[in-house]
Amino acid sequence: MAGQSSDPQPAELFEYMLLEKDPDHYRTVFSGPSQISPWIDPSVLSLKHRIGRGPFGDVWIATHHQRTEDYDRYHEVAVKMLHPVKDDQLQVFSARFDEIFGKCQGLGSVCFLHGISTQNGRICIAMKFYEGSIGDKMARHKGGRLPLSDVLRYGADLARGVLDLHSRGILILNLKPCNFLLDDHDHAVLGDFGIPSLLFGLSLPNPDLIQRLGTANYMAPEQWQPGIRGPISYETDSWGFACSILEMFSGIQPWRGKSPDEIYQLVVLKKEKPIFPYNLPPEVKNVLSGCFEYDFRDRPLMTDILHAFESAKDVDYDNAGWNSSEHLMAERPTQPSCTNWSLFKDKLQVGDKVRSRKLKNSCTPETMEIPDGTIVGLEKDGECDGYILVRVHGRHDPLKVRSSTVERVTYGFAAGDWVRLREEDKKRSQVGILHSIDRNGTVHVGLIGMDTLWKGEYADLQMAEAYCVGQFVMLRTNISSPRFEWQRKRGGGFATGRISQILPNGCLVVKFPGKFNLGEVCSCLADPSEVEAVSFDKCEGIVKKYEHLEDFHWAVRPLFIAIGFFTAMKLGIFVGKGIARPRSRKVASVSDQSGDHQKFQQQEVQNSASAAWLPPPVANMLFGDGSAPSV
Ligand SMILES: Nc1ncnc2c1ncn2[C@@H]1O[C@H](COP(=O)(O)OP(=O)(O)OP(=O)(O)O)[C@@H](O)[C@H]1O
Repeated sequence: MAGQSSDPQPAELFEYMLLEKDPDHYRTVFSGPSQISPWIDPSVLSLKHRIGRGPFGDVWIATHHQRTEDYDRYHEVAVKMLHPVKDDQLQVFSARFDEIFGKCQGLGSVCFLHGISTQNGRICIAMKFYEGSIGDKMARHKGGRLPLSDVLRYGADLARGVLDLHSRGILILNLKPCNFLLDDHDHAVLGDFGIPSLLFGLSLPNPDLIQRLGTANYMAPEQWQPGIRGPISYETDSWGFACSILEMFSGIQPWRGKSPDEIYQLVVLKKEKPIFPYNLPPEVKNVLSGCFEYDFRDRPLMTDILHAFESAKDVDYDNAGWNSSEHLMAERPTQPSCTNWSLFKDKLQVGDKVRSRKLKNSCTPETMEIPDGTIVGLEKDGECDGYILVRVHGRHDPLKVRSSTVERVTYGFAAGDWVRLREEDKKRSQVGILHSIDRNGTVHVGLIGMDTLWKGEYADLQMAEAYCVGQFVMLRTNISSPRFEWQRKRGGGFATGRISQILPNGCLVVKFPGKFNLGEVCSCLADPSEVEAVSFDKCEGIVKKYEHLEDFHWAVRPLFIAIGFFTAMKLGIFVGKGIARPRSRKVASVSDQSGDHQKFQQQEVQNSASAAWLPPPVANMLFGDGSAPSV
């Protein structure tokens, strides 16, 4: 359709109320400071017809009229028309778009961006028009599945595209087959360049639009509430990528037929993973199963994914019987994944200070073989878990250990340490988890209240108290209104809970084994800077110790009540017998002399003696008002 002329699209074609805005207003906003201005005059863009509608807006086919001294031509373009954004948010949006536009220039595996414009008050992103997407191609195939060779080839193309964007600091967050476009050479190209993060946090005038940082079916656990269960990071895209590859291979969309709320329950709260076809090539299966680790630090990076696809794509699996999608079986990836990717992310160098690796989120005390050492040799360069030589103080010969068994310590910090920021900021927690420290001292920290990793210098940090799974915690006494709602005891005071999970930003998932709600153990989230550890030894006094015991399990209280009642009953019987014995013996001696009538009287006396320790109503119930039981 290139080369066609067309009149501006009449407003009646839109199915919704249009905001009438002066295009000059947008022009001023968008022709910002970037060198190549992305701004396209609305008069040269003419919408033809809509080809799709997604959670972030609609896609239209349009024509772009370009006129210079040398030529005058029309291009067919695809236009992503976003949901309306409030006027006061346009500056923020424009700054974000400018940055992305600049960074996307010249990337072969990312959809070509023409620029930005407006039509009828809505922001329009003009892109190169591609003939179709992988989603469209899947729809044409039997069962919606693509041949394995195609999946591997497209997978490698896409991983390259994602890596290109990641290397420029852009997270895509919306990887899915409909957003993978196909060029004239049947190469896959990324059709989204991070639109969710362009819009995230901006208030939209339409209150019905729920703002998510992606498309529910493809969203990683941390993507749902990045400030609380985050942060989002490059490995967030590994999850979406793996979902898309599984869908291409199996023809089944992850969590098909489930509502976003149901998906949230499954992925975020129940930690479920999408169905996983197991007849994938081993290296691809290995890397993809790692992509579904709950904690994004344990997922592979896009370089690892690209490596796996590159090495698998040239094998002729279609003829080797791998492509048996007719007999496709499914499984959920087993835990833990084949490889713990977090162990290999930091590439060690000679001269690095290292120590034995600490177990993540564990309270078990460890014996450190290497409390403090220096790498003096790397046995095999490039190997995933090669041997290294570590010089340890006090030992003559260097130790030869696997690189995965140690962690780098720079300026006294190692990835995984609990750290406290020296500067206070109400919006974020002051305590979090160190994700990385560069050799120059730049640090990245996961903190509650931050959607992405906090970046700073090691001098901004100090070591903080570490928390671990299984530890008991309670709110610090000086915290009256905690960041997250905390469970209360019967008396109204704050209860003590047990850490059941630690999220990558240090957010604690705390369970209250002593408290139940609708048959489920009560739980809440906690800011690590607001809690302190509680232990049996630290509880002062018998009452506090008992209260702490109650926190272990809901059954402790009924058990104690039952034991108390039983002990009291035994004691009562014992005391009762002690009191009754001399009297009954006396009566018995009389009975021996006076026959049956006196035997009855003796029985009555014994009953009264036994019942003396019972409260009057219970005694009456058992024995009546002074008379013998009827049976
Ligand atoms: N540049 C393009 N060229 C050709 N077709 C495109 C282009 N961009 C998107 N499309 C197609 O338009 C359709 C709708 O795209 P859209 O991006 O609105 O939907 P979505 O991917 O489901 O949602 P979203 O991206 O908002 O999450 C898809 O089938 C997609 O393949």
